[in-house]
Amino acid sequence: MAAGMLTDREREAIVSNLTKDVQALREMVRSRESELVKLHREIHKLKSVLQQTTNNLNVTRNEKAKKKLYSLPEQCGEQESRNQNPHLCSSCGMVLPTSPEFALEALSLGPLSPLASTSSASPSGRTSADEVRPKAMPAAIKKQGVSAESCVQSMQQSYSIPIPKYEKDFSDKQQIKDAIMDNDFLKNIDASQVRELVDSMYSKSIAAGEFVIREGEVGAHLYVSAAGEFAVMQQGKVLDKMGAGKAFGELAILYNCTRTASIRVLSEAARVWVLDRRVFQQIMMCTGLQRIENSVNFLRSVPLLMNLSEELLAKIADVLELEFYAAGTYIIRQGTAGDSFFLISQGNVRVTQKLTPTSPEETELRTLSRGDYFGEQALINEDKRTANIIALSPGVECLTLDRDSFKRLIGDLCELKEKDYGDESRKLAMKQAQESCRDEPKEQLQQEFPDLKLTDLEVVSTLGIGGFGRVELVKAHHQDRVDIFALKCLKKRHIVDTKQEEHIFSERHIMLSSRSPFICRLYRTFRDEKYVYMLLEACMGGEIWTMLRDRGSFEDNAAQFIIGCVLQAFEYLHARGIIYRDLKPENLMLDERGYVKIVDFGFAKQIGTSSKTWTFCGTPEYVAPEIILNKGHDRAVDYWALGILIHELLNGTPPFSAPDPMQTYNLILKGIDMIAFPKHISRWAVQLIKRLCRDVPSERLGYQTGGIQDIKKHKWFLGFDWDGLASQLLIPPFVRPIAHPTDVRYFDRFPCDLNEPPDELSGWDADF
Ligand SMILES: Nc1ncnc2c1ncn2[C@@H]1O[C@H](COP(=O)(O)OP(=O)(O)OP(=O)(O)O)[C@@H](O)[C@H]1O
Ligand SMILES: Nc1nc2c(ncn2[C@@H]2O[C@@H]3COP(=O)(O)O[C@H]3[C@H]2O)c(=O)[nH]1
Ligand SMILES: Nc1nc2c(ncn2[C@@H]2O[C@@H]3COP(=O)(O)O[C@H]3[C@H]2O)c(=O)[nH]1
Repeated sequence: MAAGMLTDREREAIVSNLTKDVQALREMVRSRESELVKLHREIHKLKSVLQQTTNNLNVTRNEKAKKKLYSLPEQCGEQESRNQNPHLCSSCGMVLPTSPEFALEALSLGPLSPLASTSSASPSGRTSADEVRPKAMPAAIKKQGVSAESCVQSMQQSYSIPIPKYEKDFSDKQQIKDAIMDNDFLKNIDASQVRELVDSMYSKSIAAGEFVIREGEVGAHLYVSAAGEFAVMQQGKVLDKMGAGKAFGELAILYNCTRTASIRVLSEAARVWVLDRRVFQQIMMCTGLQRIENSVNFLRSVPLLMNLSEELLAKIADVLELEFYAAGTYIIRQGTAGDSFFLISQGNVRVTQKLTPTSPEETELRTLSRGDYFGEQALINEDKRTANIIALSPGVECLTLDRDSFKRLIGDLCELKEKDYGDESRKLAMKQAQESCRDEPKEQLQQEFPDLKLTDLEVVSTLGIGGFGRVELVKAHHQDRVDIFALKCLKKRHIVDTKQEEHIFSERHIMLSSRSPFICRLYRTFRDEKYVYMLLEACMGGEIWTMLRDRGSFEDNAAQFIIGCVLQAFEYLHARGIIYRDLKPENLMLDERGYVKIVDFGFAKQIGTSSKTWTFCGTPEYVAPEIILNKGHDRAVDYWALGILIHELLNGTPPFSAPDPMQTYNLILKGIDMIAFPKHISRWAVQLIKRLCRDVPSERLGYQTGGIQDIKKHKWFLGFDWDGLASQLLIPPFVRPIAHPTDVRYFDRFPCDLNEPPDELSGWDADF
């Protein structure tokens, strides 16, 4: 090849790199676009508010002019003052700006915010101002009509209103909290005030077609959509649609304007969370101080903090964040990084720990409850989390401190620094128990064709080339007959150089002892000075990899058949405590009927059903995150790889793929949720891939109590004939007819290997 010219492989790598870059840029543009949409929406909302304020002022001016024309001498009465400036407080005379910026600022200051919005409660005692029809009274005038109470009255009344609380489960609380935090105009509200808002919202069902809010009316409630679909409308035009988990109706409440848009229910069974405007105001006003007092009271009841000064407790109370966790949530996962310290304010958590990296199960350590704390170890020792913390039913509420606040305010407490949970002695006991366990005796392996000699084999052609040598199609002349086999020839020198002796023995052991129609048979092995040999069943239909290369991708039904065969093989292996660890299209062969068999057990390992292994192995695109992170792994890595394989079969490429393995690993660690699936991959396939490629092994489909059946029952396999597959009566999607037993039409052509490997005589293969 001429110097400077690119090889096909280099060109492919460049194209693949450029495609990746384009994809990343598209992703960036998409995210910028969605940011822009968000900002436009914010501007639009603020414009709606400003528009109303302007209308308001115009009406005020007109009324003033009218008054001058029609007789009344000018009086500086309370009502008029308010009309001139709706934000002039009648008793203190303080002028309150109406700009949204002020309202936001006021919001963050807490007690000031209600002053910015003169109350809308009607003197007639009508509670739901949202029900007023806009046509009866034009918006601007109506607004003045309900501004009848002074801000001081409003404050006094608010203080006297009891703040109602409504029972909710943790997921409801989380929904409301998330909705508030997701709303650009509410998200700056203090965490403890959010908590009060959450507690004070009540549920209300609304029929399809009804208006929750009508444009132009006075707002009396703040809402969060709990279920159903809603349309945002302005002047009869639909601006947007929203589902559950959105806060709305905040503008009229925050900025003292009438409703800037209508909200209409589109679906059946819609439900909203409702908060009375006056309760909202009161929470904003009163809870600022009250919450600090409550928090300080709670902190004082925490044994760890009871001796701290009031001043320090107040400082801690000021920075605490409130978090809710549903039952079963891992609030902390052992081995991960962490930046928070937790105080339990409600509920209980379970503490569990893996005592040694090899211990298969989590050991139960203790239960913590209200007033207990956790999460200090990783902060004090600047290390990873040392245990798991799991929320117990019905859920847990915690007050959290970030790393900086923790260090600054309580990190020096002796109790924390000297805390000894007895981890070391627990670990030692576990280690001793493990050491006393003996390895199970290895089962005796039966080799077939005992009389066959290496010299009886005649090479017909090369079927494939692997990392350690070649796989040849051979004729075996013995006992007056000729049999056809595939002979895998592995260079001993290469095995020793790459320290793969153990893997080769493991491959031999597992294949010799496996009997499954979905696993390529190994009949017997040979050895000489240069090679070790494996006499294999010949799979004459060729590799799935070659088919995929030639077709680009498979249809769902073909992919389901291939994955079905792999699952049968995995079911067989996993039941015997064997993990496969090298799933990829290159290792899937078709027999002449079109059935799929797994070949290449170089990375397979017998680990038992509840053990783990730590050796890093696999093909970069297919390795699971726990292998990359060296956390110890088990059969769950095969379910991960299954998800990757489904993607590769349906799309032609695996989801995580980069020219350099390190880049591939980085992509894998970012997770499957970062992957944009091509449109042609069906919804159920995407869902199955995502359920298999969960970062946390225990969350993967196949690894849960339902086992592999859970995968077989997934909707992607709907209608698949599992019994037909198991009995091999199912007609495969591929027809692979061969003319004669040595017909190699489904294999690529390989040149002869002229390089004789050197002898390797160290004797590691004596038992091969
Ligand atoms: N039983 C078989 N029948 C037909 N062809 C086979 C058989 N086993 C392997 N091959 C072919 O030989 C190729 C290499 O085989 P295999 O993957 O087992 O070798 P390896 O040296 O372990 O490779 P790797 O480097 O992928 O680990 C396969 O991809 C396939 O094309
Ligand atoms: N003005 C406006 N309101 C919107 C939009 N999208 C959602 N809304 C909500 O519709 C609500 C109507 O009542 P509010 O004016 O109180 O608060 C408004 C917002 O919460 C939008 O694009 N413009
Ligand atoms: N290591 C350990 N942590 C425990 C135990 N009981 C409770 N924990 C808490 O579990 C937390 C897990 O996260 P951290 O390691 O940060 O801090 C740990 C402790 O706060 C225990 O027995 N051992």
